[in-house]
Amino acid sequence: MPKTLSELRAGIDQVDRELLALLNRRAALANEVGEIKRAEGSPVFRPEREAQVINGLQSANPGPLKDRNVAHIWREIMSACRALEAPQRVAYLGPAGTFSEAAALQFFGSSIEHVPCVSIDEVFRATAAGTAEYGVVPVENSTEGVVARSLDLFLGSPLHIVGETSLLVRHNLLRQSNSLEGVQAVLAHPQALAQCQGWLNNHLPDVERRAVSSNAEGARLAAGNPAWAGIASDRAATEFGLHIAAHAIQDDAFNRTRFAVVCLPQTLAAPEASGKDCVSLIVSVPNRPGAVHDILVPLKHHGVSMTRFESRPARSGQWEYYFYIDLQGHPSQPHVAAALKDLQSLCAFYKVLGTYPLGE
Ligand SMILES: C=C(O[C@@H]1C=C(C(=O)O)C=C[C@H]1O)C(=O)O
Repeated sequence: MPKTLSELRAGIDQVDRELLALLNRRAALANEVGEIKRAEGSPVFRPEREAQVINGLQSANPGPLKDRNVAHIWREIMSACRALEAPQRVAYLGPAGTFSEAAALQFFGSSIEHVPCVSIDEVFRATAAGTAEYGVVPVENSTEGVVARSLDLFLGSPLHIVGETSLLVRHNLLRQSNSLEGVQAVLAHPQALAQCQGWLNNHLPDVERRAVSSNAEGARLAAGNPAWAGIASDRAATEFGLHIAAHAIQDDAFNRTRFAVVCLPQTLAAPEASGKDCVSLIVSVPNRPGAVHDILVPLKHHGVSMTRFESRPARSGQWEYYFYIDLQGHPSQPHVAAALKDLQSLCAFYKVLGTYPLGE
C-alpha cells in the first residue's frame, strides 16, 4: 500500500528533527574546534579542510542527491559552523548584487560579514589593511579573457591566493514590469552589454544601450524608471525589487568567471594539501632566445601539468613580459617541489602567488 501525502510529510518532519539535532551536534563540535584555535591563535577558516570535507562526502554520496547539491548544502553548513567560531569579513567588488558578491557567497557560504568595495584596487587595499580578512577578485572570464587589473595588482601586493571559485555568469534583463514592451534604454556595465549584444540586436534592436559603472548600478537606476531596463544577476533582481523580463540573455550560454580568494599570509598561511591543489606563480625570464621554452622544460621533466599560461606586459618599454602560470599539485609533493626549484633557477623574477585547493 503506497504511503499517503500526509504520511510522507510526517516522515520528512521526523527526518528534519533528526537533521536539526545532528547539525547542532556538528555546530557544537565546530565550537570546540574554535576554542582550541583561539587558544593557539590559529586561523578559523581552513579551506583545505573544507575541501576535504566536501570531496569526502561527494565520494561517499549514494544519491539521489546530486554531488553538486551536496557541495552547496555543506558549504552553507560549514559557513554557519565557521561563523560560530568567528564570522569572517570578506571584501569584494560591490555593491550588493554583483557577481563578485555571488562568488564570495558561493565560496564562503552566506554566514559572512560583507565588505563591498568600489573597485578591485579597493578590495586589495581593504584586505591588505585588515578591514577585511579575505578578498574575492575576478581573474578570468571565459568569453572576455583575463581581468588585467587583478593580475597587475597581484604583482606588487602582499596578499596571496588561498582559494578559487568559478561562477556561471548568467545575465538577465531586469525592469519594473516583466515584459519587453516600452523599454527605451538598457543600462549596464559595458562588459555585460558586450556579452549580450546578440540578444539585444534580436530583441531590442532600436533601444539605446547606456554604459554605467556596474550592472547593479544599472539595476538600481532601472528600479527608479519604468522605461529603463538593467542587465544583471538574479540576486540583483531580488535586491532592487525588479522583475526578470528575460532570463539568461548572454550570447554564450557557458559564460564563466573565475575568482581568486586572497588574504595576508599572517591571516592564513598557504593551505596544506587537500588532494586536488593548484600553485599560481608570476615569473619573468631573461630577454634571450628560447627563454620561455626553457621554463617549460622542468615542468615536463618532473611531470607537472600546467593549466594556465598568461602574459602581461612588464611596462619596461622593452617588450618584456610577466608570465602568470598555474600548475597542478602541491609543493609538499616532491615532483612539484623539484619542478618549482628548477623553474625558479631559470627566472629573472619569481613570485609564488599561492597554493590552494582547486575550486568548483
Ligand atoms: C571546524 C573547523 O573550522 C572551520 C569549519 C569547518 C567545518 O565546519 O567543517 C571546517 C574548516 C574550518 O574552516 C575546522 O577547522 O575543523
